[in-house]
Amino acid sequence: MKVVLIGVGQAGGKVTQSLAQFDYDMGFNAVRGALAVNTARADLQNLDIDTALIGQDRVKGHGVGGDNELGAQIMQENATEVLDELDGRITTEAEAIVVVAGLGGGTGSGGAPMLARELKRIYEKPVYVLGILPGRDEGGLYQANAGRSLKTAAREADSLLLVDNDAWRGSGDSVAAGFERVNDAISQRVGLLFASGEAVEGVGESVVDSSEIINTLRGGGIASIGYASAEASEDAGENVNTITSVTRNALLTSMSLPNAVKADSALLVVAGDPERLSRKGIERARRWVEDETGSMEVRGGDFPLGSDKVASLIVLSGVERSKRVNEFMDRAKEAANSQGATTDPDEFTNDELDGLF
Ligand SMILES: Nc1nc2c(ncn2[C@@H]2O[C@H](COP(=O)(O)OP(=O)(O)OP(=O)(O)O)[C@@H](O)[C@H]2O)c(=O)[nH]1
Repeated sequence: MKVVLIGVGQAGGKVTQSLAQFDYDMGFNAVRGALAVNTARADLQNLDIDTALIGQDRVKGHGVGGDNELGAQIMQENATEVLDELDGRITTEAEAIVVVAGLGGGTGSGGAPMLARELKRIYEKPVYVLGILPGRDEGGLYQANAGRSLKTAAREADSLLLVDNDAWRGSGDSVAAGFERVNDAISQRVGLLFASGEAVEGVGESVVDSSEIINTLRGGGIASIGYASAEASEDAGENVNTITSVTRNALLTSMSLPNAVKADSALLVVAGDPERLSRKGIERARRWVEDETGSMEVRGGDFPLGSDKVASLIVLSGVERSKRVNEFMDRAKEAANSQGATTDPDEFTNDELDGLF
């Protein structure tokens, strides 16, 4: 699937760069454009991709310091400038636009949903938000910001692909090493997803194309992604169980939103050397995903990759009613209340979240 990426804020810019780099290093060529937008000049200076500094009249290039309402206002005031910047980049060949942001800060948290709304007004293509949830040990401001941003992003975007910052962090990681590990994991998973929609040949007829990604996400709401791999035998027939077990690992231990397994729809992509991929294994794994997710709409396919390993990539769509999301919204509400924020008491209720979809 050919995509154009727009990173908003610091995390958004870093993850966008990391995704563009992964796509380039792997020779996938699914990323057709990448732009980082920020209110902080210093955060843009460290990036190799194209950049746009906004809101200089308001914050003089210093960022919004976690004020996500200001982040949203600045994006609104500068929407025309950002859209002009994107004009030559979002060509007819692009099949989707992906806005990337950390939901806990200010610029990305407020700006990304606003930008998604503007993009949807103009382009007849799916607009997705790839949003990063703050880890549990991050402060109350981050949790409260992310709670609000999550709801707005889920409403404005065609789908909100959520990554929990705790999902893949190692227990002994420093903050910087933790971010790097999470950014690498996002790039690998999401990068492979975009690339899988680009494949031209696979095992039999089952190759994934971009319409299957788009259709899986069509129901809207919140989505998550997971991935696992294992060494495979040269004999495809011996890999039936391996494919099922990597699929189990992907769904049960490696999703970007842990412990949210029930879904409205799902996509399973099994990647590997076509000689090592077993049709029977892929179909059996697909049926297992159907049982686990409780979804009757599980698409499956393969993606040829020059590797001795087989890998399963899983996308779940419609996970917003999961316990995991409910727990996060409770945390966000508590954080907003303890800050004495003038929030509507119902702002973070699950009912309201439910009502969005
Ligand atoms: N995964 C990941 N998360 C990050 C990274 N950098 C920051 N975050 C998370 O993103 C949130 C903060 O968002 P930032 O992107 O730093 O903030 P911003 O959008 O630039 O907004 P301001 O700094 O307030 O102007 C926090 O929850 C961080 O944990 C990163 O490189 N990777």
